[in-house]
Amino acid sequence: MTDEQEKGRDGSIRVGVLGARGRMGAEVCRAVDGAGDLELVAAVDQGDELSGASAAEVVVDFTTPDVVMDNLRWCVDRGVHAVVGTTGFTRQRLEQVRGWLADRPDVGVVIAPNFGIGAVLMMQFAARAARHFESVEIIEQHHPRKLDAPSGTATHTARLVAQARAEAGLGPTPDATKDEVPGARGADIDGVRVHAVRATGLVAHQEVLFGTLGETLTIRHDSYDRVSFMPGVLLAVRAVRQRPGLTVGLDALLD
Ligand SMILES: NC(=O)c1ccc[n+]([C@@H]2O[C@H](COP(=O)([O-])OP(=O)(O)OC[C@H]3O[C@@H](n4cnc5c(N)ncnc54)[C@H](O)[C@@H]3O)[C@@H](O)[C@H]2O)c1
Ligand SMILES: O=C(O)C1=N[C@H](C(=O)O)CCC1
Repeated sequence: MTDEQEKGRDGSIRVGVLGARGRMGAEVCRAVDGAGDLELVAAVDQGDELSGASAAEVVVDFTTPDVVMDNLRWCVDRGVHAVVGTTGFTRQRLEQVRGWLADRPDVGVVIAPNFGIGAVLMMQFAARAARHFESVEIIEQHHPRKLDAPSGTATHTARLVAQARAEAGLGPTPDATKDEVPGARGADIDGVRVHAVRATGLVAHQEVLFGTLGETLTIRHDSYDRVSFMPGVLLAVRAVRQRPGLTVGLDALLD
């Protein structure tokens, strides 16, 4: 590593991007390039050696659920902070990451199911509304090249809503369905029904539909362009070095 790589140009944060040729990775490379306090030192994609990101202080991962855990392990072992947008983080995976970080208390990892500021607020509003409504269902809509269903955002929202319902002592949502074509009632995430729509023209959209006697409340968020995720990604890149351990979601960073 040269002296300039070691320090970063003008004291800027050295950033590496994994999944750099993907839809999100390419957008992150542009956003990092355009930020005066950040320097893009590595753009790694499938087939490239991960060691290409060795010069980075912070790695941003937008790859796929099947490779993200190996990438993250590589970062933590080398003391590289990580900002992760890739989906597929089950509770078990999050526990595994916490375990790795216990051995590297100097390293920070931020994993966010959605970096859109509006999406973060949509999830907060949904969690707040949850205890007031006996019914709730989530409808997420995405572009058809998305590999996972339901989305990470919908799964995270369902968990937050389920937790708020449990804390309020609410039971199961009312549903008299007896005959069902498999899948017609969506996926069951912690007792919350989640419906996944895929259509050309969409980017990333979600509605949380609440119902109680004589009224419904719909909380909706739309990302029309992947630039919508960039302020959140850059916020996490700038914060992660000062946040050792695992941070899930952007909420703590926004506050
Ligand atoms: N958290 C958020 O705000 C947010 C927003 C959008 C997308 N996502 C998630 O980010 C992920 C990527 O989404 P996308 O639309 O950019 O997908 P994409 O398919 O366009 O990009 C993924 C990229 O990762 C690359 N890749 C695969 N294996 C790799 C490896 N071992 N090392 C390095 N690169 C590798 C692929 O070649 C591809 O270029 C998905 O899980 C998606 O759900 C999250
Ligand atoms: O385009 C995607 O893929 C997205 N994935 C995330 C999810 O699964 O929630 C965030 C929104 C866009």
